[in-house]
Amino acid sequence: MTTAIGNRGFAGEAAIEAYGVGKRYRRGWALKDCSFRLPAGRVCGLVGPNGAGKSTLMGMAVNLLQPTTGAIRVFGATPGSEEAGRRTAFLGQDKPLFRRFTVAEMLRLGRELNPVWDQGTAEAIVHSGDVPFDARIGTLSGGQRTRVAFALAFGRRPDLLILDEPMADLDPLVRQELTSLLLAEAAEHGTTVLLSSHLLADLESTCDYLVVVASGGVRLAGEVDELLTAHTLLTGADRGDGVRQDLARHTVVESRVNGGQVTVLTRPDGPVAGPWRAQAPALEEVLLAYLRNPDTSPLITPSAQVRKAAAAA
Ligand SMILES: Nc1ncnc2c1ncn2[C@@H]1O[C@H](COP(=O)(O)OP(=O)(O)OP(=O)(O)O)[C@@H](O)[C@H]1O
Repeated sequence: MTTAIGNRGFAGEAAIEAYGVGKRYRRGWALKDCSFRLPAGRVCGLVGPNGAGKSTLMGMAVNLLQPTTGAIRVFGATPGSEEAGRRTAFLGQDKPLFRRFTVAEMLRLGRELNPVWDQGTAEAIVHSGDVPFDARIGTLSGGQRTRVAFALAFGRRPDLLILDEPMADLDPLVRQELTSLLLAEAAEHGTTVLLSSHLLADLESTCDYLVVVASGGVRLAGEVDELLTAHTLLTGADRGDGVRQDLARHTVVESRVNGGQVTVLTRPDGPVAGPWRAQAPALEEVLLAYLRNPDTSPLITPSAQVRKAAAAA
């Protein structure tokens, strides 16, 4: 049985599937053998250190770049197809706005260029930030420009919205406001969102899905809740023998010693023995541990795993 999400999209449908995707530039491989599935209707954070390949992955999903190996699908279609193009909107790090145009002219251009266009939604987004329609883009603040770029992206009524570090240059108040706007619009229209971000502390309240890339590959992928419950933070006295024997059967993501105490982030495989105090980790702690230890075996939850039969098709 499939469950309807919002107005469009179904729980069984994948917005993005990457099958062993690799990208090599002249300087070498940016990504290698990346496989994951993003179910439709999710708000997904794409996380990784500088140069991990986040923009590269997004570029391949919107047909700006071609994979060197593997394949990527958007709603089951190739990114260059009419269907994938029509259903996807992309907002890159350089917001695609003409500085000499007024806000109203920018929206008119959006309407003329897009066969599906929701002028009401686009105007409401601009209006809710009190951005004057007759102001030239070049005279707007960074936050106002981002708002207009959001209006243009949502005006297209995409099923998939891909945002490359959309909040990077915004102050915390504007960031919070535009995040709320993004979540409200996505929930209302059932839009799948993939957004890259270095703002780890914000992700827990923004995203219900995560894909983490580091050292060229996918390290974590899946529902935020499942990724969190898969991990336990253990604290105990440091007896100087590193990570002890009682953790041998579990996956140790990271072990840190501080003032006579050892703190271990684990992915336990069953109950943990020994004199440990166990706590649920915060999302930021889990992400930082994987970013610092990219050699840890990846964790891809079932909904984020690509189906082998589909990969072969
Ligand atoms: N056009 C290009 N030509 C050559 N190398 C490139 C090109 N674009 C990206 N790269 C390299 O590929 C790697 C991945 O870059 P990418 O921009 O995808 O990373 P990112 O995760 O988005 O980084 P950031 O967080 O800094 O935005 C980097 O080593 C980068 O130098």
